[in-house]
Amino acid sequence: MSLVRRDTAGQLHVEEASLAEIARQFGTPCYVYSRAALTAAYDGYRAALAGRDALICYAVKANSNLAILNVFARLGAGFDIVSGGELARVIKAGGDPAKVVFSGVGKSRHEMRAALEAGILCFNVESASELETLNEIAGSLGKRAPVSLRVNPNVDPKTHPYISTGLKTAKFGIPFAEALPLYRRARELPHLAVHGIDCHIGSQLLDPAPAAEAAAKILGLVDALAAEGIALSHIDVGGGMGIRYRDEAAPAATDYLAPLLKVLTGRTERLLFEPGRSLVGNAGLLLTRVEVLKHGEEKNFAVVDAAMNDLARPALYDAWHDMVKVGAGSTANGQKRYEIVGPICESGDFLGHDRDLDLAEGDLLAILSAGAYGMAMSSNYNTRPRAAEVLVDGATAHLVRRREEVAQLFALEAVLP
Ligand SMILES: Cc1ncc(COP(=O)(O)O)c(C=O)c1O
Ligand SMILES: N[C@@H](CCCC[NH3+])C(=O)O
Repeated sequence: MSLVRRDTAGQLHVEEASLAEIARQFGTPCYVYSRAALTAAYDGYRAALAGRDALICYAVKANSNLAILNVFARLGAGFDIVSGGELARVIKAGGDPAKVVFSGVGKSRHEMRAALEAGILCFNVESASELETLNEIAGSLGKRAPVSLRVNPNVDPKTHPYISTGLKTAKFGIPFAEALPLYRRARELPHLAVHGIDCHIGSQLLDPAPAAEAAAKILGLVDALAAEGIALSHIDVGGGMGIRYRDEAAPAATDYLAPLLKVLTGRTERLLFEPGRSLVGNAGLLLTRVEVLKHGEEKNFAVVDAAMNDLARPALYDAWHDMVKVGAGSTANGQKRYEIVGPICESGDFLGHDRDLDLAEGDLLAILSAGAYGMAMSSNYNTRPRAAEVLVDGATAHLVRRREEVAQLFALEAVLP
């Protein structure tokens, strides 16, 4: 299902809301999300997991806007967090702390305390050192911390190296060979309760085989633990399912999860999932306006009002995002091949290379598949206020984050006396 649709007058819409009208009302650049698309993505997982004891813990890092978290909370989702800040967001958005798992290689003592006090479902512990610290902090609070070990299965996820996490060269998780002794240690520690096991091998995975392979390795450990009397109640297989940005054969949740669920056939443990991108990526776009068209000696440039500070993925991973004109009809310029760039003073500030578009200054462009790791990775580089965010629900466009104002960007700063 495509996020955008053209009406009979040729104008682009998200659900029943016109993107031109959203730009007029809220300005650009502006992230636009669809509640129906968020719900459909979540329902895809629900359908794939029907009949199983499973909890879908949305990975907050993909898009942490309160309104998005609230949509998932209302659908009954749990959450995968990686910081105290994300925990605060989940609680503020009406999420249930008892459905929160806490991942991350460098949890601070302060964050551990906050999560224990909130009563989260489980800590995904990523090192021996973290295990000891968590035991100590739980003891100081008179609590027992629920733990899983995040095990690194050393499986190649076949994705971009920057977003591969399950190889033995990665900083994530506990080396496979060290997991068993560390579980024995966890059992001895008085302020820990061993609940589960966790692995997450990477992001934007299109082939389901590596996730199934990782799950199979993890199950071997679960059985070895059971033989020693350490019975786990849940298995967390992480997130990572990829989406279509350009022409990738992105699987539906049922197809992606089928090999994994086959490996898990007959298991009685509860299953946890941590999807991020696949729940929000294709439920959002970045709306931007063409400011300037200029023609260099070799290339045509369309300078738009969004930049790498708004959407870092092209600059960071050379990622491709489709771009569609919001308005209808052709211009006097005709179709040309453009570099779509932002106003930032970096040659790496591009949003797309070699795009064949018929553009005029003032035109609106929709940059697609921008719901995940878009606004969440935005910055204020070049003292650029961050974009507004709008969540469409039917015909209504709700402003769910106001555009930042310049004065807010230096409000925390001070000059020397
Ligand atoms: C521990 C953990 N869980 C879940 C996710 C979500 O991944 P994705 O957005 O690829 O589903 C990530 C990010 O890769 C992660 O690091
Ligand atoms: N930021 C990455 C995904 C990172 C996943 C984090 N665990 C992206 O935009 O593709």
